[in-house]
Amino acid sequence: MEKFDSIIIGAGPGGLAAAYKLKSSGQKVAVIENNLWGGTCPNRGCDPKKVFIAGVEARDKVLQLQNKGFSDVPYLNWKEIEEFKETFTDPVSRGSRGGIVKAGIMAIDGQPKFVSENELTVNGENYQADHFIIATGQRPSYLDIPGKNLLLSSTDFLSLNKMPEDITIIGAGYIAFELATIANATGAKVHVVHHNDHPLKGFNEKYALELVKQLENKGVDFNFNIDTKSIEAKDGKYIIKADDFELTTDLVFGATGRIPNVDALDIEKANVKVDRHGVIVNGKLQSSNDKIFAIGDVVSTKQPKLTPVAGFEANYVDDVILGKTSDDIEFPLIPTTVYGSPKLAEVGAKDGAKVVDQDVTSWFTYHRTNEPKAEIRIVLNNEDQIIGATVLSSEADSLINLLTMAIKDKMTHEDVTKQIMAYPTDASDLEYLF
Ligand SMILES: Cc1cc2nc3c(=O)[nH]c(=O)nc-3n(C[C@H](O)[C@H](O)[C@H](O)COP(=O)(O)OP(=O)(O)OC[C@H]3O[C@@H](n4cnc5c(N)ncnc54)[C@H](O)[C@@H]3O)c2cc1C
Ligand SMILES: NC(=O)c1ccc[n+]([C@@H]2O[C@H](COP(=O)([O-])OP(=O)(O)OC[C@H]3O[C@@H](n4cnc5c(N)ncnc54)[C@H](O)[C@@H]3O)[C@@H](O)[C@H]2O)c1
Repeated sequence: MEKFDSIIIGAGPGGLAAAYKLKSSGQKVAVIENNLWGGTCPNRGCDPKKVFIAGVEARDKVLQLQNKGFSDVPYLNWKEIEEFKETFTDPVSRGSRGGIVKAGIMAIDGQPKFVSENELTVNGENYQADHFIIATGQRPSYLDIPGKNLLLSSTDFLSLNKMPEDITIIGAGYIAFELATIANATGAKVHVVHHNDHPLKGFNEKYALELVKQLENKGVDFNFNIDTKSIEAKDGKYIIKADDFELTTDLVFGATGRIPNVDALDIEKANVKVDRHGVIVNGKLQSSNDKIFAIGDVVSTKQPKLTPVAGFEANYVDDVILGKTSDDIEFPLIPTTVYGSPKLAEVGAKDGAKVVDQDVTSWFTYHRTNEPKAEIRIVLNNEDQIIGATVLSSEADSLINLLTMAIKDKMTHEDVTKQIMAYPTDASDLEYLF
């Protein structure tokens, strides 16, 4: 039986970051992966999604400048961009595994199962470690309805050979909006079916509804307060049924949330407690077995399940294992972005002593590209410092990072006016936003 200082289960952004740092600090480390090395983000999440979004952005710019320099507005060619996407995703697993091996970390392919509090078995071999880090992420959850086997996932979407003429997405969270935005740019008819009338729950409601309106203007069909009861296959099509609702479509995607990958690990044999959101942890990301930590999407905490959060937690847990900290984890501000058309981004406090909410569509930055809608909401505290922001625009993903830094630096209007930003950019508008 081989013994390690640390064994990491799951080779996604969280697990890999944890492994490299422990190894470079002199530990004997192993990583176990049961699928694609690199995990969700580069194989079937953020990165392939954002390659498609590059196509959406290009089309949007041309669409906005129709009769202002462009006459034709092409649709996104699915086959070509999907093949371009594969140039990013195809090398990921081999490259990620290769990097681990090169760093002197043991790479194990297989399905680990705990046999005790400090030992697991993979492919018939047993391994012990002083510490384990569970970083197994999440997988799509499917509605438990008749016909659920007909539902496809975001992973299926990102690898479709052909985009059909008509698709339906059930759910109205991050994934639903992003897939709807991409499919819409290919010319497909897109329906979104959602069980209540709160899309993108957690985001400022007015801004979320404005994004719905913008996508509706592009032809996306939103159906709110529809609780899908069943899906049937008929004559090569799919029929979605709910009370007083029926929709026939070419493919149905479920985007109703994700569930933690904890069930295959025989985790109870290691005395690790879980709930339906994942591994239950304390402020040090330790599970009920204090030698076993959990990071990233698989953790049952309120933090948004995002790649940079997984990396941050990996770095922190390594410091705990290496004895560099005994403080509880403290998260910095976490900006979140929906890569829609336009993009919707938010950070920090949702309300404060003062809120400046401006429609900036006519400002030069957005008028230049003839954006249909740009709106920015800045939240301030009693000392006039920025404490929160919501941005809806094609530039929202970069502007939100700038605003995150401004919040971190507790910037006031006066502080902003003392900066010189490249002009004309969304950053040079900053002093006029509040
Ligand atoms: C469609 C989509 C788009 C996204 N877009 C963004 C975005 O734009 N920005 C952003 O920040 N985040 C985005 N995310 C979220 C992001 O992908 C995750 O937050 C991130 O990948 C979490 O990293 P992780 O290491 O915790 O888990 P994962 O990346 O899921 O990695 C977990 C790894 O563990 C492996 N594993 C699972 N079970 C076992 C087991 N039993 N034994 C061994 N190995 C196992 C998995 O195969 C996987 O490789 C997106 C997610 C999806 C699905
Ligand atoms: N841009 C990004 O950062 C990004 C992009 C994609 C995914 N992600 C991550 O992946 C996670 C999962 O994304 P997601 O969109 O699957 O989850 P989500 O939690 O964002 O959205 C799930 C949606 O499904 C809805 N839903 C639940 N039950 C339903 C039902 N019976 N019928 C219809 N709708 C129902 C919920 O109300 C919610 O709107 C996100 O929370 C996020 O952490 C991030």
